This record gives sequence, C-alpha cells and structure tokens, in this order.
Amino acid sequence: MSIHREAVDVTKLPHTFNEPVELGIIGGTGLYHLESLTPVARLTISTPWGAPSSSITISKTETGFNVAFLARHGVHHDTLPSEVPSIANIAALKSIGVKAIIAFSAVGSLQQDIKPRDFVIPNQIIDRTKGIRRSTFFEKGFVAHAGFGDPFDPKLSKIISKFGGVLEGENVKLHSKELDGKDLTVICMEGPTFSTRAESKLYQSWGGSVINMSVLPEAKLAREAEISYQMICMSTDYDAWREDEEPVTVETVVSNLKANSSNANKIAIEIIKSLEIAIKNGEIGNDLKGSIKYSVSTAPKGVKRELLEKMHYLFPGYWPLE
Ligand SMILES: CSC[C@H]1O[C@H](OP(=O)(O)O)[C@H](O)[C@@H]1O
Ligand SMILES: Nc1ncnc2[nH]cnc12
Repeated sequence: MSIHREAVDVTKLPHTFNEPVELGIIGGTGLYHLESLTPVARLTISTPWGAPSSSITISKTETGFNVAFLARHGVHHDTLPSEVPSIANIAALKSIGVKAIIAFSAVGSLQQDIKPRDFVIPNQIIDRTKGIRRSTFFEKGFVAHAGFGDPFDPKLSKIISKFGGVLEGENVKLHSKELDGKDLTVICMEGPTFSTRAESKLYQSWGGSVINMSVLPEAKLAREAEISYQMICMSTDYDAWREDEEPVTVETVVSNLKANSSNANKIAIEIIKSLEIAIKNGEIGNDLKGSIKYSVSTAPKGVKRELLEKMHYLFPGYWPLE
C-alpha cells in the first residue's frame, strides 16, 4: 500500500464496484479521507433509510483488499452531530459487504492521564444523547432487541492495541483496556454545544474517560447490522472539568486535529494490513452473524411485506418475503 495518496480526481472515479468490500472506515472531525488509500471507485448509495452522509470511496490495497471510507459529517463537514444519518451510513456499508468498521472520532478527555493527542480505544459507552436520533433499524410492526453489553468488538480492540508505537509526538500514548488494565468509557452527549463544567465533572464521577457526540447511534446500528465495530478516539482537549483551564472551544479542538489526523493515517495503514489477514481468515467479522435472526420478538408471519423488504436489504434470506 502506498503511504501517500496519489493525485486522484475523485469526481472521475467509476460509480460502480462489483466486488465485496469487507472493511469500512468512518472518518470524523478532521479526517475526511485517508492519505494511505488510493480510491478506485466512488459510490453514491441510496438505502431504504435514506442517503449516507457522503459518497463512499472504495480503495484497493496492493494485495487486493477492498476498503470503504465514509466521512461522518460529509466531506465538507456540513452535518451536525445530531443530524448525522447513521442509519443510512451503516445500511450503506452493510449493503456493499462490510463486516468490520473502524470509526475515528475527535473527543474531549475526562481524565488527566489521557492527554490531548493521545488515542483511546474505548470498551464502554454511556448514552447522554436526548432521544432525538434514530437508533434502531426496527420499528412498529417488527420488534427486535440486540445485545449491547459490550458495545465494541474486543477482538478489534486487541488488534488495534498493538499499533500504539506508530503514533508520533512527545509522550503520545494509545490507551486501551488491554494496555491500561481498566475500562475506558466514552460518554456520548447530544451537542452541538459543549458541556458545562458541572456536567464534565459529573461524567468524570461516572467513570467517563472521554466524551464525544458521535459514537451513538453509530455503534448500536452497527451491532444491529451484525457488523463488528470499534471506535478509535483521538483526544483534542480536556473538556471543561479543569478549573485552572478555559473550557473546550473548537479552536482548541482544531489545534490538535492536524497531529491527530497524521497519526490516524499512520495507525490506519497498520490496522488495514492486519485486518486484511484477520477478515480473510475469518477471525474478524463473523461473531455477530445470525445474532439478529434470533433477537426478533415479532412473529415473522405478522410482519408487513414492506417492512420485510427493508430488512431484506440488511439481511437477505433471514426472513422469507412470502
Ligand atoms: C468539532 S468538536 C465536536 C465534534 O467533534 C467530534 O466529531 P467526530 O466524532 O465526528 O470526530 C464530536 O463527536 C463532535 O461531533
Ligand atoms: N470536549 C468535547 N466534548 C464533546 N465532543 C468533543 N469532541 C472533541 N472534544 C469534545
């Protein structure tokens, strides 16, 4: 895989791609494409749940592994965190064959030892969104309940944890449950306004490690779609809990984004190489297979055809259309 992106005019890329694409990367604030990937196609996908945040670029590694990239807030970052169409993003990735997603996110740190520019692989989530984001593929007439006790794939976390050494910068560290020996919890707030100092301290008292506005409903929808999912959090600030410091502003976030996105590109190269092998040999991407088939409460006979057709988009063959 070449390290630097070749000059590709993405507008001239083919709009179709007929091979399965098993790995998806979602880029967040400050990460609108991956330098290490040379795109070979750009797909505009329409799903039964609407259009994704952006077109999906497909790249092929030198060894022929296909990787999809999607910009969470759009390539011009014009989508608010509460309005990210996560349901369409996950459905679109599922429709092209994605079995595992690595999602990048800019986060605030709630702990002294997680410094701005450190990377964090969380293993838990606390939901502080306000119920205004659609967080399930299911709806009236077709009820199912996915398990979410461990919201991320520990196998993905283990693989990513091996690559902390590629991160550049003075004392920049990668934190994960494997490396730090403790839970790492991401708080997901609604936004777009940042937290008050009181909220920031409350989240600390709950054991929060980092805070963002994006992990939900993305992680829940990936779980329902039976896709292995791990977020890589890139710390940009100390949120608002430090009395001796000004609370977070976008200026602080942006000042750390450049270093973070350079490190995101470095770690992504290693992760893609590793996941190419792990996905090809079946070690990653199959653990959730079939889980939704057995999580449905509604008798399939009572489900309207229109709903079954939508589900068929995600899970062809799970429930017969007749
Ligand atoms: C610009 S700071 C707040 C913004 O940054 C994070 O975005 P992402 O997770 O997509 O990197 C955070 O979740 C907020 O949406
Ligand atoms: N302090 C913070 N709160 C929420 N989202 C963030 N993204 C980056 N920093 C953040």
